[in-house]
Amino acid sequence: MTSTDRPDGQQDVSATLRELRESIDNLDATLVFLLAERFKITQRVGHLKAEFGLPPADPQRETEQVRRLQRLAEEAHLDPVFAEKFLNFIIAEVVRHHESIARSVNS
Ligand SMILES: C=C(O[C@@H]1C=C(C(=O)O)C=C[C@H]1O)C(=O)O
Repeated sequence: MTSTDRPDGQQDVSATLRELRESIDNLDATLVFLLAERFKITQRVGHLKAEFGLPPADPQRETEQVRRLQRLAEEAHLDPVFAEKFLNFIIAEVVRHHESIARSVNS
């Protein structure tokens, strides 16, 4: 019997909580890296748009992205309403960056 086992054979709750939180920490780190990579790419899109006079936001592309993410969320058993809110939150930040890039390129 290890120190994290109880006599009834069940793992101690604090050890289980610690293991689960380690996994959460790893996943949160992955999310941060993935978001950073996504923003690097969207910054390039922002510069391209500003250079060629394209608008910062593309509502049609956004609608397509939201629909796609909702389909993926359903497959993954993730709440599609949450997935939509999450993507819209990120897109709003991206559009804000694109507006800022457009201002700096055109000033
Ligand atoms: C990245 C783009 O710019 C904006 C941001 C989007 C996004 O973050 O997915 C999608 C559409 C645009 O409103 C793009 O046009 O592709």
